[in-house]
Amino acid sequence: MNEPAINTCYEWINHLPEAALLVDAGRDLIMATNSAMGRLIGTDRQSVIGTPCTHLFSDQRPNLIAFTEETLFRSHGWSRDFVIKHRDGHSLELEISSSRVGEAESQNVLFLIRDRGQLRTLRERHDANHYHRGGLLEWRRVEELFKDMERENQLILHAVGEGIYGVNAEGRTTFANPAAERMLGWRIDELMGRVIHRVVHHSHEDGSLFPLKECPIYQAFRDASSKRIGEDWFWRKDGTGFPVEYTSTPIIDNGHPIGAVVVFKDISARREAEGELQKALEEVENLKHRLEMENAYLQEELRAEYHFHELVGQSEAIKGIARRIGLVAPTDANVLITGESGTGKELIARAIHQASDRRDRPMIRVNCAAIPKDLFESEFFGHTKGAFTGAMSDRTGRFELADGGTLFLDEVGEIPLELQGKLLRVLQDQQFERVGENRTREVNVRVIAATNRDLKTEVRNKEFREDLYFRLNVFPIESVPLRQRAEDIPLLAQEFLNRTCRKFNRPPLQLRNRDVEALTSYSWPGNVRELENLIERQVITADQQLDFDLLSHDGDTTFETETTTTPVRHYSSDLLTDEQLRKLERDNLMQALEITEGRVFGDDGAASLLGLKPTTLTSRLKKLKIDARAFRGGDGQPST
Ligand SMILES: Nc1ncnc2c1ncn2[C@@H]1O[C@H](COP(=O)(O)OP(=O)(O)OP(=O)(O)O)[C@@H](O)[C@H]1O
Repeated sequence: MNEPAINTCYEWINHLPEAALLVDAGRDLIMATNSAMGRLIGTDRQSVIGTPCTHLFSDQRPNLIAFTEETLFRSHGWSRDFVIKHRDGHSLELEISSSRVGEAESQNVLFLIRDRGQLRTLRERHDANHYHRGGLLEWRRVEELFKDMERENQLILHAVGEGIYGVNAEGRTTFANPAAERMLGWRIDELMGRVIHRVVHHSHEDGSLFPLKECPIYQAFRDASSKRIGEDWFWRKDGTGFPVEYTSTPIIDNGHPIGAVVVFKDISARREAEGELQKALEEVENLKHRLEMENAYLQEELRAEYHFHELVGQSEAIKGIARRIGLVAPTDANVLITGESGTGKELIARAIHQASDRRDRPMIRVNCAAIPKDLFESEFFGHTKGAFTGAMSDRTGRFELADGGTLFLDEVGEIPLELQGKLLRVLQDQQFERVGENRTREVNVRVIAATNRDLKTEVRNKEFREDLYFRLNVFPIESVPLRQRAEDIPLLAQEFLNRTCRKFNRPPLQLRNRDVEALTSYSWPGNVRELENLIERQVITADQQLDFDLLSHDGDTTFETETTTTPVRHYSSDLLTDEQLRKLERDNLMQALEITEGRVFGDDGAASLLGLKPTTLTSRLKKLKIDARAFRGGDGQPST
């Protein structure tokens, strides 16, 4: 055999990546091998070439022969049964792949030999590398996830309008969002690590200290429960404060609270709106109260059966008064109406109010002669509950009631001197205080005063304040007594006649010439009121005819008027008081019921007898508390 020829021919074997042996199985001869094989068994390859193959596998010769024959037969083979000795003596377990090389008759076999121990190590390293690389990727993915979450959290923290900050278990700030920074005026880095309670929550709204241990934010993580506070106070860096609502939520880790997150909101706008609402509600309450008072007042007026009527008269005196009313009405000037009782002073005041821009608000009348001295102030300005004994509730005074309207001070000369100063102040400044209250209230009231007293003389006698007199007397109007305008008497008398007939459902009555004569020749000390009363009484008592003869035949007192020298008789002995008048009406109705034995309706009923509508009679009986049934059955006695 030619050794070098073998080597040169099989040089390719040296380039194989694994240990290899080219064996001539027929001759049991190693024809070629490579350096990898040399490294595997710890020798150089040249020393192996040309040696019998069975020497290398000396302990496994039969196996080798069987394996080689199998390879030659099947052209390839694979086995993990072989063991080979390293030069240093240790055994190497092998994995061998084999293949026949050359023509079909060739006995050459190529063995590719691997160290199974090394293969294991390689595989483990490979697996480790694989897991390691996989683990790294997983870790990167988790990291990205956290980064995304963090980014989202940051976006949320930046986007929300509410202030948000976190505190650790020591109460030190761990984070804060820009809204918190904006609201508190502190930069985030200034807040970080500081006990935030001492920075923004140290005092209550009134400035009193807010101890840390009482702070609900810290309580939230002390007792591990959320706290929601509807109203509290936070302080800014510049020392100003603002109202807040907030929620403090504990952060729990492994069952232990480790801090809290606080979400807060500036509620200044809400508080302002609530304040406005409160004010509006109070205003509504005041208006309601005022309306109730006005209503009560108007009801009172209605009960007093007062109805506003036009000023009747054609005399120069009345025309002059009407002109002055027209002049002063559109202004806000105070008016003082003077004149005898019953001449129509209140009627003039109402006419001014009706002709003024204030007509849509009420004219409030105060009869100063009817107010007890002690109650003047309360009556004018109102009082608060408990201001004095008997002040059971708040009360609106007449000035407040007349706000926007007119206040008519009848009998103004009766106001006690002590109160005149206070009245002057309201007239000057339109300001006053309720009794028992410090708050100053403002009103817009036009005052019309009336008196039948000679205020000028009273000013001279120091019984009436001069400054108040001038303040009231800005625009004087004098109400002329009836005796000085006798030409108005027929007009007035006919007007009252019509009114009374309507009131008592009587057929209309006309004045005759002799009635007019009788009326105009009388002096009317009680003025228009006296005339009004006389006509009313006549309508009630007269059967079909009026009778004013008594005016010329009756009475023994005469007096001279300022304008006429004609002696006139006084009518005082025949005058009826209001009460007498009512009794008269009551007796009259009861008499009608007696005659008709309690029948109200029908042709033979009391209504027909009296010339009244049955419904009118019924309501009148009700008003006078007369029970018609009591007149039935013959006893004739009323139940009331
Ligand atoms: N010119 C008039 N035309 C129609 N009615 C009149 C006139 N003057 C007075 N009266 C009527 O006479 C009555 C008394 O008038 P009024 O109460 O205004 O008088 P007064 O001067 O205010 O009385 P007092 O000083 O007693 O308060 C009222 O019923 C009123 O309607």
